[in-house]
Amino acid sequence: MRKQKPASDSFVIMTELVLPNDTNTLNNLMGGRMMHLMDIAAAIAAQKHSNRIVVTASVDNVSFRDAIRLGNVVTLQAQVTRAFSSSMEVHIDVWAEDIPSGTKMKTNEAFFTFVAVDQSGRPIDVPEVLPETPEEIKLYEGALRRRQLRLVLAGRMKPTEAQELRALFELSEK
Ligand SMILES: CCCCCCCCCCCCCCCC(=O)SCCNC(=O)CCNC(=O)[C@H](O)C(C)(C)COP(=O)(O)OP(=O)(O)OC[C@H]1O[C@@H](n2cnc3c(N)ncnc32)[C@H](O)[C@@H]1OP(=O)(O)O
Repeated sequence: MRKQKPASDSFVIMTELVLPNDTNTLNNLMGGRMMHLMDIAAAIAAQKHSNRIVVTASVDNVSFRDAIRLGNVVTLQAQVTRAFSSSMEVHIDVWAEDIPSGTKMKTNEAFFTFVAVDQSGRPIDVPEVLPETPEEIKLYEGALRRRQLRLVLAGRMKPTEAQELRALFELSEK
């Protein structure tokens, strides 16, 4: 049987200050810089779960709902939701805080997929995730559907093989 690790063992919190070099001409944090921070926080979560070298395999939809301003404090929270064989889905939330005004808002949310690899870059199995809280269980249960959707979109799975995903659409038609 594969080893199990609590989802919370992979929890990562990362805090950054938005400096002038991170911004565009409107003094807003650049999207690419944000993606870079998200990639690092999510990769650390995947490393904590697997204790392996990990590579980014895919990033699901990332939308930029609200601009993050120069001088804001950005907080990224990442945690592995579920592991399959060598791949792990990581959920990440991003918050922007304006300390002088005392305001804080959630600006981004995304799912990253990382694959654990050996020294030669070959995929290697990782422990299973044990979800404990209601939120972790919800994310764990949705992870198989999201995996199937991203593998179909990446051309790595036939839509006819995506059983969980099909079941969801069949349910919503009833
Ligand atoms: C040297 C390091 C020191 C570390 C020091 C500490 C540093 C601490 C912080 C580090 C922070 C920076 C970390 C940044 C991490 C990068 O930025 S890495 C650079 C960007 N990424 C890459 O270059 C990856 C390039 N791609 C690859 O190497 C290969 O395609 C992969 C991802 C290993 C997959 O290989 P493959 O031969 O296709 O393998 P295959 O067996 O078919 O699939 C393996 C798994 O990948 C999954 N997969 C493949 N493609 C996809 C996809 N598009 N979507 C979802 N899943 C996929 C499959 O479903 C499968 O999952 P499981 O069923 O095993 O769970």
